[in-house]
Amino acid sequence: MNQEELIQQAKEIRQRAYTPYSKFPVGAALVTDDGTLFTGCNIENAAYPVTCCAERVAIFKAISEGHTKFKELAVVADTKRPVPPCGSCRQVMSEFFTPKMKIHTSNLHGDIRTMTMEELLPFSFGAMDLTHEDE
Ligand SMILES: O=c1ccn([C@H]2C[C@H](O)[C@@H](CO)O2)c(=O)[nH]1
Ligand SMILES: [Zn+2]
Repeated sequence: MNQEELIQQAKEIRQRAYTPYSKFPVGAALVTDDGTLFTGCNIENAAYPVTCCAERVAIFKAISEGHTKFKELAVVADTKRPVPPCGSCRQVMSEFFTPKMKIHTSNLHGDIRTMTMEELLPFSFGAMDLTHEDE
């Protein structure tokens, strides 16, 4: 699946977003190392912080189905510049994505900005940091 197809998948799942509060639908499409596709949309809640972003829905769907290695992620929203994933999603991405993994951010005007995981979240906190130096 190429970048355009992945973005198209993200656009399509975006239509399923549940966004009565923000009215800001987002779609995400994630490909695993074996080529399996997982999509996600944002799902909001009357208790606003309970909301889950499109990116995390796609990642959690994949993880819960036993996939742990990923190739590419695309995110689409109706924004002026390609939509920048929020900090919480960046942290979740960094748990599962390699530093060189490609993330395509885009909008409905066809603007695309592709970056790597390490560009999107440099100096990230991870599992290694939970270990003390003398252990
Ligand atoms: O990259 C992003 C940015 C925001 N949102 C959602 C969260 C909330 O439902 C709405 C407004 O922030 O958009 C995402 O799903 N992904
Ligand atoms: Zn997010």
